[in-house]
Amino acid sequence: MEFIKLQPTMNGLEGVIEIPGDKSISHRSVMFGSIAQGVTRVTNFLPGDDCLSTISCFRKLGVVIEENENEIIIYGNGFDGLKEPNDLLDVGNSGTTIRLLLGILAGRPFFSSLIGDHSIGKRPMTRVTEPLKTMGVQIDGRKNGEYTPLSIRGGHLNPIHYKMPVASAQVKSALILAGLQAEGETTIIEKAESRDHTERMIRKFGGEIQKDNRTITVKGGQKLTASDILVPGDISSAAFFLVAGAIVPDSEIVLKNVGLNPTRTGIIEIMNKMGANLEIRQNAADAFEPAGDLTIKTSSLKGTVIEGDVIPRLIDEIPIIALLATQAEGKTIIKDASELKVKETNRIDTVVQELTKLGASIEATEDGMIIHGGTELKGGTVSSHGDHRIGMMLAIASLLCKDQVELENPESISVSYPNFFSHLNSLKN
Ligand SMILES: O=C(O)C1=C[C@@H](OP(=O)(O)O)[C@@H](O)[C@H](O)C1
Ligand SMILES: C=C(OP(=O)(O)O)C(=O)O
Repeated sequence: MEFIKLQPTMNGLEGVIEIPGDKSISHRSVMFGSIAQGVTRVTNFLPGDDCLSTISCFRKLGVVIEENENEIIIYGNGFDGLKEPNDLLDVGNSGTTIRLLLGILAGRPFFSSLIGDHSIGKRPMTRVTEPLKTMGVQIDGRKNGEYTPLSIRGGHLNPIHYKMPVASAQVKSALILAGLQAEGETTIIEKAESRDHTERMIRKFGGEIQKDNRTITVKGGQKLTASDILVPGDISSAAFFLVAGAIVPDSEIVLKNVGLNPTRTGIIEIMNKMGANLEIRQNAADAFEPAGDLTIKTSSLKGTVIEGDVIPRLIDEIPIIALLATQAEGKTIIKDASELKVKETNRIDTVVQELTKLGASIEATEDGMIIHGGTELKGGTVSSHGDHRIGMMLAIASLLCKDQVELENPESISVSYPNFFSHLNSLKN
């Protein structure tokens, strides 16, 4: 097993980081480029393992995709340009790839088989496959279609009117992508507002989608046209350095070009509520996806309660927010976050288990966790459990630990942030 030895930092963190491309938008740029007509050029694409899995699946579906140093070029031929794959579609570790891909394949009149890694094999799929079956698709898989391997034979789709039982951008997006191919108008009612990158991208590719509060309506039979995409930096990646800058004494970090889509900025709201010394300079607000520069300085933080509608807007940031809370004064309570149990790992269990090893005072609850702040962290051996966000959270924790931290399975970090350690090291004085 691979591991890495991490030393505590002796000094504050200082420097400027250009945050790598947003993972959610990178996936969608390949998918939309593939189902649109024409040539789509994507700049600042995230070359993380998950997005590379998306490229590999669309190549197997017959799409020509060029990867250059600064640009991905996709030669789309519309939905009808997708061809039956000769081989298994392997989504690797990526929940976004498999769930959105199912929505696209639902309307394609051919057979596909989808597989992924060990973690994907434990993530629930009926949240997508059940509503797709209602639209008329044949899908099957292990345990009655709940888990991979999955098989799908798409074809004619009826529209649906669907009230979502979970707040999930992946489920919403899969149904929108199927709805684009259905005969008639599909309506989806969200449980809570989740990231809206799919909706923005439909408009960017010349399509139409209506949103009224939490009700989304999309007409079937739409044709999309290629569009160039500039991917902003990923706020979920920036989150690790926002927290590092706030908790390591004598720090000042500038994070450039961070995506500031309001459906993703829950972490900024919560850090502000906790008293973070954070400054935001937003770029042109009318952009397809808003972005800006963030400056974070060492902060004096207070515990808080994180619950309700903000949860989907910071769901992937909860592991690093848990670390932040260990350094705040007082108690932080995270509720309404049971979705954490079905991510790359059960993130309630892995966060609590690994931070406890480092000396944090943290308890798991049914739908979140309770963190008692103001704890000193010690060193020790911890594991990412193969979950990129747990690995990066533990690497940031090591900066404050009294002794060395040995991190097992750090390689999983390349799923969303391949140059994480070089960025981290560049901040050390
Ligand atoms: O649509 C997306 O790009 C994502 C949606 C979220 O998942 P859910 O839809 O399961 O909440 C998030 O956790 C994931 O990292 C990316
Ligand atoms: C949950 C995540 O991604 P996915 O669902 O795409 O695997 C994540 O990146 O934290």
